[in-house]
Amino acid sequence: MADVSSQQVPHPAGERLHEFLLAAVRTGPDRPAVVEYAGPGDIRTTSYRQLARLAEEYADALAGAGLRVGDRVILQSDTSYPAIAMLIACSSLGAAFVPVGPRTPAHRLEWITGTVRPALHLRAEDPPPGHRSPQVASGVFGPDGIRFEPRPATGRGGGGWRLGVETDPAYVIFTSGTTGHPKGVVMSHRGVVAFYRGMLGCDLVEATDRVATTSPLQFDFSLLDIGLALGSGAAVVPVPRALLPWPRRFLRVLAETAATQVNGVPSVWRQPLLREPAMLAELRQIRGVLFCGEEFPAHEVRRLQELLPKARLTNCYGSTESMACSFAEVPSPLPDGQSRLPIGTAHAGAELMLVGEDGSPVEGAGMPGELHLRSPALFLGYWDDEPATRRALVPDPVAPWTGQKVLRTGDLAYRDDRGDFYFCGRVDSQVQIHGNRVELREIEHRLLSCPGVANAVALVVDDPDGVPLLAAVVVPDRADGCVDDAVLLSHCRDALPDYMIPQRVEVVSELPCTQNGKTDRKELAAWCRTAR
Ligand SMILES: Nc1ncnc2c1ncn2[C@@H]1O[C@H](COS(=O)(=O)NC(=O)C[C@H](N)c2ccccc2)[C@@H](O)[C@H]1O
Repeated sequence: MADVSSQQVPHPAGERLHEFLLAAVRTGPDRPAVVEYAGPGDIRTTSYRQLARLAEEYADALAGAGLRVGDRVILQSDTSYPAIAMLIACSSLGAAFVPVGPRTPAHRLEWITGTVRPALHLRAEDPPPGHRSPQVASGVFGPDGIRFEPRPATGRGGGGWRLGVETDPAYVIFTSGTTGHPKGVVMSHRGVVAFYRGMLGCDLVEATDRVATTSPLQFDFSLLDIGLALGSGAAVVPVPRALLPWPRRFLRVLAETAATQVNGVPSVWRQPLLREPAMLAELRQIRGVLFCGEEFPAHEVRRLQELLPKARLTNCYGSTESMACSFAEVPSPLPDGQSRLPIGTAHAGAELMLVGEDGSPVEGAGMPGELHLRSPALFLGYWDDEPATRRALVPDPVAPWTGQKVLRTGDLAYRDDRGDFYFCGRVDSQVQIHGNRVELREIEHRLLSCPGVANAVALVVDDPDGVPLLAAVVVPDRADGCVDDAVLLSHCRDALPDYMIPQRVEVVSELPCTQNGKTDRKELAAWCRTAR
C-alpha cells in the first residue's frame, strides 16, 4: 500500500507537495480537511484521515497502472475532495499533474495533450463530453476509486526507475501565451512548498478556519487555497462554480458551510455587493477575505469592508511563475484618498525589487520600474520552451555574476515612502480578465485564423458601468466588408477558454495606425468607448 501520508519521515530528498498537504494527518487526523456543499442542507465533510486514505487508494491504482516518476497526468476536474486526493496521489508517485477545466475546448485540450504527452488523462466522474486522445490512456475518478478506460498497459517499457526528489515537477499549469498557444508553467515540489511556507508565515488562517475557494483547479489560485487550508490544518470549502453567477446561491454556500475565509478574484464579489448586500452582511462568521489576480476597485473594497467589518482583507499579488509572492493587508477602513491598494512586499523568504529600463535597480519612492522576484518559489521554466524561459528567468540584476536567476514579472510598480509596492501596469499586452491572465495576442491569433478576417485586434474596454470587457475589432477580407459575429465567436470557442471569448465584436474597414505604422491601440480603445 503506497503511503502518501506524512507519518513517514519527510522524504530524505526534501519535502514534497503531498507531505506538506497531509502533515496535519499527524496532529488532527479526524479534523475536517474538505467540506463540500452538495446542495441545500447537504454538507459533506471529509477528515484528513479519509483524504489520506483516498489518496493512498488512488496512488495504489495509479502505480498498478504503471504510473512512474516523471510521468504527467491530465487532471480534468473542478476543485473537489477527489481532485485534491488525486493531486496528492500524483505527487506521492512523483508524477506531475496538469489541471484542466471540465469544459476545456477540444482544440486547447488536444494541444496541451500533444505538448505534455501525458501517461494518463483522468476526468472527474460524470464528465461532460470532451476531447479524448485515443493515444492516451484515460480514466474516470471519484470517491470510490478510478475506472480506467481501457486499463493502461502496466510496466511500460523504456526509462529506468527514478527516485522522486523535491526539484521534480509537481504540476504544470497552462496559461495564456503570446504565440497563439498556451504555455506550460512548470512548478517544482521545492518551489510550491517554499511558497506555501512563505505564505504560512503571514498567519492568514488557523486550524479552526474553513477556507472557501472559488477558483477553478486549472487556476493556481485554487492551489494556493488548498495549500493555505491544508497547510494550516484547516478545511477547504470548494464553492461549486456553477453557483458563482448566482449571488444568493454563492452566499448560501458560504453560510451553510460556515466558511470563515473566502478567497477569490475581485470579480466574484461584484454581483453579491450589488445585489445581495444584506445577505452578505449576515455572514458574520467570515473573518478573512483574500483576493488576487487583478486590482480590486477601491469603491468595491470600501463596500465590502462596510458589510463585513470584522473581516481582514488581504491583497495577494503574484504570477503563476511563483504562484504568488506578496500578501498585503488592506487598511480598514481604506483611507478616503486612497484609490489603489498596495501589493505590499514579498512574503518571508523572498524579495521583490524594481528594475529600470536600463537594467539597474530602482530604489527611490514613487519611481516606476519592472518588478523582479528573487525567491526559492520560482518555477522551473515553461514546458519545452527554453527561449520563453530565458526571457522570464533572468540573471539577478544586482549580482549577475552569481548565476542566480530571478523572475522578470512584466509588471510595472512603484514603492511608496513606507516601502510598499503598488502595481501600475504591464510592459506588454498581457491583461487580466476577471483575474484570468490573458495574452491579447493569443486571442488575435485565433481571430486571424477565422476565414473572412483580414486583420484583428483584441483589447480591453470598459463597459458603461466601468467593468472591463474583452472586445475584438476585425477587418474583413471580403469586398462586401462583412464578418459573421456568430461564426467568429464560434471559431474562438473551439480553441479558447470562456474568459478569452470577446464579449463585443466591432467590424471596421481599416485599423488606425500610429506614425510608425503600428496599430494605434489607444485610438482604437477610445473609438470603442464611443462606438456604442
Ligand atoms: N493583486 C494583484 N493586483 C494587481 N494585479 C495582479 C494582482 N495579482 C496578479 N496580478 C496580475 O496578474 C498577473 C499574473 O497572472 S497569472 O499568472 O494568471 N496569475 C494570477 O493572476 C494569479 C496568481 N498566480 C495568484 C495565485 C494565487 C494567489 C495570488 C496570485 C500578474 O503578473 C499581474 O499582472
